[in-house]
Amino acid sequence: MSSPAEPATNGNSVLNGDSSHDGFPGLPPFPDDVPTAPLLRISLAKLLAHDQDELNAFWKACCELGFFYIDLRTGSGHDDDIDGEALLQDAEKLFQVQEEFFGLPVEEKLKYDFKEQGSYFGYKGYGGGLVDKSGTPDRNEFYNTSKDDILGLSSPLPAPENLTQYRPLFASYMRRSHAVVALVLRILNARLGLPDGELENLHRLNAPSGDQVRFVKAPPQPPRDRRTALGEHTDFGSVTVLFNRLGGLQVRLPSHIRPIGPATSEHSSSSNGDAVNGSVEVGGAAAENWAYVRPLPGHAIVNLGDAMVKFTAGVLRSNIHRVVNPPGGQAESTRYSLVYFARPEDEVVLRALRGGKVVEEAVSKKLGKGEKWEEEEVSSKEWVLRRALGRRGVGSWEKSEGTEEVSLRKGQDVGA
Ligand SMILES: O=C(O)CCC(=O)C(=O)O
Ligand SMILES: [Fe+2]
Repeated sequence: MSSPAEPATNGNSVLNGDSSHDGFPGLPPFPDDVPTAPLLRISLAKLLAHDQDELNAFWKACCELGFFYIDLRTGSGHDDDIDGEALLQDAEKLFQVQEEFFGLPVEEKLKYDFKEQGSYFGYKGYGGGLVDKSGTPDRNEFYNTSKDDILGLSSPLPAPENLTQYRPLFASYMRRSHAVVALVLRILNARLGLPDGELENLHRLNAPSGDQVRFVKAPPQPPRDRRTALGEHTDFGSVTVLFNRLGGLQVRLPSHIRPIGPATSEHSSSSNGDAVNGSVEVGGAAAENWAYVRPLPGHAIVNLGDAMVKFTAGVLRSNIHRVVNPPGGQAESTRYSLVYFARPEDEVVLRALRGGKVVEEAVSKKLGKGEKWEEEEVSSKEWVLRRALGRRGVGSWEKSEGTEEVSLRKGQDVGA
């Protein structure tokens, strides 16, 4: 049976003696005195073996928090693309590739910013995104690589030589990440009682979609001026597979889930600096229930995005998260992360999938007597474009909002 990485009842003890608690070689350790999110650790190998307890834990994680760890150290499947170890190795190499890429001069990197052409692929410079509706600039740079470009489904975008030489590595990493996503979708499909293959068929690897790999770099911030590096958001697509090595990722826990470790408010003023509590956070970290996600070697962090909320009329959760300066002794280090965003195929309309009992029940629970279920007819392509470019100052902030209200369970009982 899976266990929370750090269950509230016994602190970090589950991980004591587990090598994944030791941190990443060459990087300062994640501190033990900050509030962390009780993400479940799900074993890829056990999911592949149809372990019932594991499947139950997985389902619970997807409904309650929409975030979990997946232990990739032992899982490989009959399908050759599901290979946890190989995915970890590809990820390791791409961490080196991204350091090389971000090492290029800014003027060179800016040649690959395609925002003006209406594309979110390519480069976004430091401060080129917004963290809130008042227009506060972000404190990270990122680079998005399109799956369709790498797999030859669309014409290649211009890219620097120190990335184009790694196209085969990108392709391998994309296939392997996508295979993990497909497994997630298959299990969810069965739990939702949807017709066989429905979710997977909306996410075919070889169909055009907004799937992408993202590199993110956030340099250490000055001790007296630490702010949000990447603004709070829910992911736009279906399933995200994330690798990071330094802390800084925080999830906003639903109010009935308590963080593990010391009180959030104490921590956030000492470790993140007042600025995080000042201009960016109204009400403070404690009131908003922010908790760090402790990076674990050998694991990826998996989270669900808005499309899964829409497909399931809110049964599955796309949780709000953000990135702040790394905590404690990690604060002076440069933070990198590597992300695979899986999104529904471009033409898929994001609406409740009504062919299964679970979603049908959720729909009828939401409707008053005689009311009809109505939702915006928006395609995946439009949705992702609007969400992604809105956070870069194109179009209105409000229009670029996703399912945050659902994520906060506004107007519902907690735990719903
Ligand atoms: O860097 C991280 O840990 C998370 C990045 C993220 O949430 C995103 O790029 O959507
Ligand atoms: Fe995200």
